[in-house]
Amino acid sequence: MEDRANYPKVYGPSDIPSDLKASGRIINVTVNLPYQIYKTENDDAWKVRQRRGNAALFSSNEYLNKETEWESILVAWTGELQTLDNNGNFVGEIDSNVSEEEKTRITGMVETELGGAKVAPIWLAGKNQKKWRSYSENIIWQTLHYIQREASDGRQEKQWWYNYVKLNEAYSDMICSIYRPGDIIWVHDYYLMLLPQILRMKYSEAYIAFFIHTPFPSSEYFRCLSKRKELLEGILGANLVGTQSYAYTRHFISACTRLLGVQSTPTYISTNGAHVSVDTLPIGINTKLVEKLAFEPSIAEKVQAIRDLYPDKKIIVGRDRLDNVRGVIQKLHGFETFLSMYPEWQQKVVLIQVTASSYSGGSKIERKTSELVAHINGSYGQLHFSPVHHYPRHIARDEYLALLSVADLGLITSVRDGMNTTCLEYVVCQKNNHSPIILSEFSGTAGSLTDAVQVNPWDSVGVAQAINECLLMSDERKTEMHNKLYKHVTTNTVQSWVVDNMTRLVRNLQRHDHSHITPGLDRSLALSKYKSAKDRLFLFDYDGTLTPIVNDPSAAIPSAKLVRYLKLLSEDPKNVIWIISGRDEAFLEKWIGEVNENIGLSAEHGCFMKGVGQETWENLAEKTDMSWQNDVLDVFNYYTERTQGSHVERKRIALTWHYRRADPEFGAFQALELRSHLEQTVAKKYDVEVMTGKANIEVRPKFLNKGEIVKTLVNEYPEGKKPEFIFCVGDDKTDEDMFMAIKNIPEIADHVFPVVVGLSSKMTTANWHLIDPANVLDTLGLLVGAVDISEAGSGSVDINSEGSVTN
Ligand SMILES: O=P(O)(O)OC[C@H]1O[C@@H](O)[C@H](O)[C@@H](O)[C@@H]1O
Repeated sequence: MEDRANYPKVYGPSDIPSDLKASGRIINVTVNLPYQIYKTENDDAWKVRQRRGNAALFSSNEYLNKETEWESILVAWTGELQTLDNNGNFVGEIDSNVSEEEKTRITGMVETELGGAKVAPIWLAGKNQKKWRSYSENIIWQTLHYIQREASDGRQEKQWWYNYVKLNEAYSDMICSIYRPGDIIWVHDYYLMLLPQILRMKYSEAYIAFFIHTPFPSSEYFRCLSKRKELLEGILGANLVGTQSYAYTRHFISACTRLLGVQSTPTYISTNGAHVSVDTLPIGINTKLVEKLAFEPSIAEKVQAIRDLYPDKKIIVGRDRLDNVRGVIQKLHGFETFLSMYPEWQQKVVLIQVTASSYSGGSKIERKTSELVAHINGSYGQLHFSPVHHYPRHIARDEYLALLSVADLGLITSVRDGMNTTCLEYVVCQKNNHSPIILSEFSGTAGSLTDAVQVNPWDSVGVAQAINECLLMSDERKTEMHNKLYKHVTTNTVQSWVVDNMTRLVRNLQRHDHSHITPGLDRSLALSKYKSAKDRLFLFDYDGTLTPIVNDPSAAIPSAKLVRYLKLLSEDPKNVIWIISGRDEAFLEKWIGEVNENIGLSAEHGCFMKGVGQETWENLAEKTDMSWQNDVLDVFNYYTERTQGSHVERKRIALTWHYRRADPEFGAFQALELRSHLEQTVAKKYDVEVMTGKANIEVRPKFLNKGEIVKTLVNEYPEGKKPEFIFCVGDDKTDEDMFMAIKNIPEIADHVFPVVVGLSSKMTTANWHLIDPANVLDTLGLLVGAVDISEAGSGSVDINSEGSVTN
């Protein structure tokens, strides 16, 4: 493990090494502005007021602006524009087609509220603004918090997903309009998971950080999302991914390893050359500010007023959002168990529970909470006293701080929670009283506040015992515990969180070479070159290029779409098409040759060839000594017996050991061992090459490779008559030989399109990239006229200079 304590800290742009050429600007990207934009009934003037929630995130932006050398620009959606009544309650949504003058004025109002900070608001046109949140809040949020959704036909989800993509694209367009090389782009939260990759495709060298503010579930859970791959790949466009707790870091890396097949260490994900560092960087609060506010005289008065209401009682305090994960129900069960297990506390303890409504949970949870409160008060209360005081409403900041200050015990029983900032604020408010806090072990905060009393909220007896223990705790023990918590909270603040994120990002950029960024294929350029060329040559790899990688290699058969596009391509007399694969003759013959005789085939990485329109195969390795095969098989079999789910594919010449169906981490480990075993033995004895493929290890004679085949094919064209358009696509290390071969033939260099399938960050010699086989098919569809350029491209929304979506 690296010694992070010794990193030189990055407090501001001047701490960034000059070779990174930082601009000194941070583009901070959040889902909402810190201020809500609204009108009141019967008044046409726009107003702004502070938005509830995300206090820590917003104060990090404030810190950047007011206390550092960074120039920061906040890019955020305005959120729904609303009409409120005179008490500040929601009345209705305002159609957000706001005039340009009004937008400028409102932006100015927000900037003034933020003390002059620069903001670039995104205005999303149209009614029903909630739609921009639907996918994030109904699908992603649920999964991140382990909430299983009801099965559905997916139609609504599809519409939500469409809007999710559009929202991310709208952000990208706004960022592109202000981006300067050397800017750091810091993207926050699950609403914007696609954004890092969209930006990476536009700015290959951009410095991008992404922070996951919520929990990140086990890969077993995350895999339930139908868009799991897109979301993970979206995030991996960043150079740094930050999480709230070590468990979430582990889960995120494991999801990427298991669902995308990338390689990883406990702190890095490596996608063929690009290194994304994944780090646990729990957010803190602005301790100084909270402390200043909490100890103002007006708060002391409020504290006294609450104390006077319950003069002879111990006060337990809870403040939670009322949703499926904050554990209010569990808390009430724990409290009831406490009253029944320790009757001596009855009439001597009151639980003040404040709950704010939330977008998840809804009326069912509200009803259940009220029922439980009534039940506890009915069972343990008296005419003049109720043990639970439930306030289902938002409370003002001063009331909130007073509540945290007056408490004899804080009680947090969330069943899933990224970072519970109430808990951190509680510690600050208890600077003088030192009351203890009980914290759920399922909160991301538990990983940071190891000195709090931790409970399993599902164990109501355990919660009851912890309450009793805390109420009986000696003053010395309380002080000892508080001092540790206070030290933690005042050391790990929102300010240090910003510094740690920047330090880690810079450290990662320095450690790894990021110059290997491949731009997305310029499809309009490819189309125009294709159209103007008289002779064209297509060189396709098969697995992972024309078909997706699947668990069972024999199931990777061509789709109907692929067959149709290959047919259309091969019917054009200007086109010559070759599939150059590691597959054996039998497979290629059955699935390609028998369906379309106008395609040339090369099998087993160049060992066999069958030309366009020919019937027989040529064996280029006929005279090769094959005695190496038995030695390789012995080693393969040894590892197969010891790696559940692995198997050997025997081809006529090449041999492949597959571990796609094995546990990915164990499989990868065994593959490393196997490879080194072969390199120490067989590869020293024979002229063979050991190759690492996608969840496989292959061995074949050295003198043949895909590059040699490509050279042969191009050289068959007479001098001066070389093809004017060469489209060569592949996804694997073996395909790099093809890319190198066509790039090294000077006469054709201007006409070649070497395209790698994979992320832009993939280490490759190709000039362009396409994300996956579906993208490859769309591109072929474009060339044959079956797909429109707008469908084949990344697709984007039209957005004007103010950031408004216009279509
Ligand atoms: O070169 P391609 O088409 O990507 O194939 C690579 C490998 O892909 C695997 O899926 C096949 O089982 C192997 O036989 C093959 O060698």
